[in-house]
Amino acid sequence: MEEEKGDGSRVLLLHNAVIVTMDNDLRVFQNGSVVVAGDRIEAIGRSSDILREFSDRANETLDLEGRFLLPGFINTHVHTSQQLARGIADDVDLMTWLHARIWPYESNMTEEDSYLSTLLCGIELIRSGVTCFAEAGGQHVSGMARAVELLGLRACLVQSTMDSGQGLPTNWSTVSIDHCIESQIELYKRHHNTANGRIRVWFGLRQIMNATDELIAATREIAQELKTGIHMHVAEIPFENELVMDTRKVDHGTVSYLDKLGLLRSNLLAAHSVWVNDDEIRSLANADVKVSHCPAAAMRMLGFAPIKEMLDLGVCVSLGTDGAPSNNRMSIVDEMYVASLINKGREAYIKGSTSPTALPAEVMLKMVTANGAKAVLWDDDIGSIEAGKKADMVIINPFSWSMLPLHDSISSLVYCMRTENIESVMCNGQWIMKDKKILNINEEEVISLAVKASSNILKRAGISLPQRFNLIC
Ligand SMILES: Nc1nc2[nH]cnc2c(=O)[nH]1
Repeated sequence: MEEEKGDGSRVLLLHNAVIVTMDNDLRVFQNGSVVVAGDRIEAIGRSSDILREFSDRANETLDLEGRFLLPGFINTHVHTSQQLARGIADDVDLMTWLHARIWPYESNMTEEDSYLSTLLCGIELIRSGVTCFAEAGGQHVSGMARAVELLGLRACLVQSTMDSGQGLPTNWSTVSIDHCIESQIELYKRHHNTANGRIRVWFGLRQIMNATDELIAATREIAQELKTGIHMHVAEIPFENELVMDTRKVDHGTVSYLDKLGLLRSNLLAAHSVWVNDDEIRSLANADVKVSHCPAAAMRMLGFAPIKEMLDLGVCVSLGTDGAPSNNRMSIVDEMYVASLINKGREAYIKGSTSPTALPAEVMLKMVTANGAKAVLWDDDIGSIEAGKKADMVIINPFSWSMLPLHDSISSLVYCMRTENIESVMCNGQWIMKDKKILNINEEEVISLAVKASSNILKRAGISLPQRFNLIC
């Protein structure tokens, strides 16, 4: 292998791969090659053509021996700060989950805790083929940013803001509108477009139950001015809609009210959106709001989201894992499988018949690639394997008991693939996992530090979990 010529001019030729491009024409190259120059894809095509044209220029040529090459997966709803809280709030309802466990936990985290939590979360994201994620909101964006930069991932980071409502911890970092907006502008100035352009800073609204109209309006304006996105939990439980109807006097719930406030715009990433009616789905579609569907977390605490209806009416739906205490797996690979099964089952139940055709495998793959890229407002650069796009990709080894035989590649990627089949991951032209080794951190060290930090936070927050069984010793 030749030495690298330096970042901008390094040319890597990956050949003999099954390339599922996820471009607009859904092209697949059965024996294809990709040329990576610096941080971008320079060319893609048949292996024989690419080898002929680029072999002389390549610093490195890698034979993928029939493995799959796909765009890096995009996880559009992740709470990196909750990774250390996995298991502290299982089998409880959302309000108890938030008020008695998760907010006390989050509000007792330091920036260093958030850094460790994001590193630990990043390991799980990368191992499931994720190259880009949308943070759903914690308190210490600087800790997250430090970890994202080190891991080599791409991310849209947000601070979680709340200025009113029930359950707000006394030590929450942002409680007045001015403070919410000012601290986010400060974070935007410090971190937006850092890490070689891999980090973007968005604005966060935790949920309508903890946001005044003034905070929502101010967030809408500043995000518009800075041309960035807004991430918010939307229409999660019936109680949320009821509260909005009671206190804010609208016919239905959160989505109707956000429409009134002018928040429904193409830069809004609306997580969950479970309890929405047809009119509200139309409003989401008309405003080009992006929805992050998190099926496992929804099954645990929220309910069935009308995803088929959203897709039929033209909403851009992507996939998210949510956080470790609400899923509890952070594998987007598992999430594709779960989403597919849940939505087929829901459709069958509604129709009173079977519905195997609902949300087929190709739709699932689109959700974690092209739709994910639109959701994070980065589709000019990521979401498909095309010349000119950033080199964010995942290499999948299908030659295992879990995926063979490969009669239908696209369905195998959704229904058979396991996290263990993800072999290598590249973000921005750099390998961040190669042959299953995470490259930029010491995984064991991170796990050990993170576990220690997690019990200290639990103590500081004064959270003790009820015993489920009769503990003898
Ligand atoms: N699932 C989930 N729902 C929320 N609603 C407000 N915050 C959260 C959160 O952290 N997770």
